[in-house]
Amino acid sequence: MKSINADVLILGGGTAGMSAFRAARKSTDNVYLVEDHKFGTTCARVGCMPSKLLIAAADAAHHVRTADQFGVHPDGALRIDGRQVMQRVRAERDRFVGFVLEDVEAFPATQRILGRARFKNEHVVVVDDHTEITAQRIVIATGSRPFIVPAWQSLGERLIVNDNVFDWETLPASVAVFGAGVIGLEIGQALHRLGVKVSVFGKDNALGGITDPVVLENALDIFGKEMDLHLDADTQVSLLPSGKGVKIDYSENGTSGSVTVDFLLAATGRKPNVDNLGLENLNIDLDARGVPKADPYTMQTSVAHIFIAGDASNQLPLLHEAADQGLIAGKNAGTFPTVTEGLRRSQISVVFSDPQIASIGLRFKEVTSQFDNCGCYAVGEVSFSNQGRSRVMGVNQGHLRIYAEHGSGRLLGAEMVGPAAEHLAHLLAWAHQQKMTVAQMLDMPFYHPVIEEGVRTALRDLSKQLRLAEDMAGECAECPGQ
Ligand SMILES: Cc1cc2nc3c(=O)[nH]c(=O)nc-3n(C[C@H](O)[C@H](O)[C@H](O)COP(=O)(O)OP(=O)(O)OC[C@H]3O[C@@H](n4cnc5c(N)ncnc54)[C@H](O)[C@@H]3O)c2cc1C
Ligand SMILES: NC(=O)c1ccc[n+]([C@@H]2O[C@H](COP(=O)([O-])OP(=O)(O)OC[C@H]3O[C@@H](n4cnc5c(N)ncnc54)[C@H](O)[C@@H]3O)[C@@H](O)[C@H]2O)c1
Repeated sequence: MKSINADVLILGGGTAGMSAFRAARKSTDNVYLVEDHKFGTTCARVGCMPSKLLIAAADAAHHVRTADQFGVHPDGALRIDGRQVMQRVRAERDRFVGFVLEDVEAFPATQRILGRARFKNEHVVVVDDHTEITAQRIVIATGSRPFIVPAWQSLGERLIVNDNVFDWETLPASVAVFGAGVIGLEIGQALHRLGVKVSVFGKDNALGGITDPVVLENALDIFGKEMDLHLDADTQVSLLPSGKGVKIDYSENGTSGSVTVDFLLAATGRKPNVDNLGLENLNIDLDARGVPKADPYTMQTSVAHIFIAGDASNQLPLLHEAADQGLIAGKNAGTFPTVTEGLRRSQISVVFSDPQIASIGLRFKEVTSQFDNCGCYAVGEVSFSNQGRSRVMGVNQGHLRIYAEHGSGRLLGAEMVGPAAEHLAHLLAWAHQQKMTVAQMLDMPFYHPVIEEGVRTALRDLSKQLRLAEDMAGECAECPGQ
């Protein structure tokens, strides 16, 4: 077995690991990066990028289907070529992966090691059975993987996860999506719009991670009209006797039914990759999911020289968070024993469904748990059903709710389902990070006619609820000339 002595060792060569590697190398050249599977990152290979490519194809189909409302009638029947759809998804995905691999190849070859890492003790990590690395400081950046209900394993190759979807040569005829969270909704709706027969099975009427009951009700109505949703059903899953499909028997609200599909897509949450790391060989504090607890500002665990970043940390499993956490963890591993706090930005999350779902700052659930006792928050809202620009474009569905603190008028957070939510969320997240008040936000320019005027309507409503301003000017809040 080869032996290496490292100042800093990074476990996992995804987004967080690469970010940590670069940051640690600012303090020392003696940094090693261990990657188990293959370089290229979850985001580029099987996550953010291929899912958005599939959604882009679905959007194209949707625009053709909904052109009638403008008096535009594409001639002939809509034809979706599944092979061509998947060929573009894979080709563009490979392009994105290629850019990541170019970055990895710029790292010194001798400092990149392929193999599965496992802790032997708090300073020693063994990679497969070929290398033993003794490291002064270690960053865990091993990502996450789909959680699978154990009973579904009997479905064999009929059970799929996101990774499988993006390797398809063509589109299947039918899919049952289990989990109506972010992945289930994004991939489920995209497949549905691409002509795949999709049924979505969820739990507790949850949808897209929404916690605000008003926004949720709106979203349930919108997506329920478009898709076959069973969000609180008891289900029984079995492999067809032919082995060529899956049968789902379900009952909900006193009714029962069954669907037969080609594949069951498990989108029931993700599990941090820390269970096979040999953590039992360390004296490290773990949370209820068995993940090392870490300070969110330093990413330091209870073992002072071990840091954690990205999905493995079980904090905020999002791409930009993985990059930020990797930077903080890598920098601190490099400068240890000097450990400093890094920048944590205002929270933002976007689900790329149509309409999109987004949240910034505190979610409604967090606002109520932190502020309910004092009753010191207010909510302002707007429906997009009559919002000027949204109606112009025929995308006038959805609802935005913004939360702010009584007295200070400070923006606390927002949740929404609606048109251009990815852009509205950025606007609000920037204001949140600047700790702006509702009055300061209302002082900002709003062009006409834009979807952002919906934000202004909600802010005016919020201002009224905060009793900081005159009543809104009737229904004319978005009239030209305002
Ligand atoms: C379908 C899907 C869509 C998504 N879309 C978005 C989106 O639109 N926007 C967004 O912000 N986020 C999105 N995400 C989430 C985002 O992809 C993740 O938050 C991010 O990729 C996590 O990066 P990471 O570095 O923590 O993990 P990864 O990139 O997964 O890196 C972890 C690496 O560690 C390696 N590893 C694991 N165990 C070991 C071990 N024992 N030894 C050595 N190496 C090991 C793995 O092989 C892997 O390469 C999506 C995720 C999925 C699945
Ligand atoms: N646009 C984005 O930013 C984006 C896209 C995809 C993924 N992601 C990241 O990946 C993470 C994981 O996504 P996810 O969708 O797997 O998890 P999730 O936590 O968003 O959703 C899982 C859903 O599965 C449901 N569920 C759990 N067990 C079930 C069962 N037995 N049957 C039916 N439903 C069940 C839950 O109620 C929940 O709604 C997200 O939290 C997000 O951070 C982000």
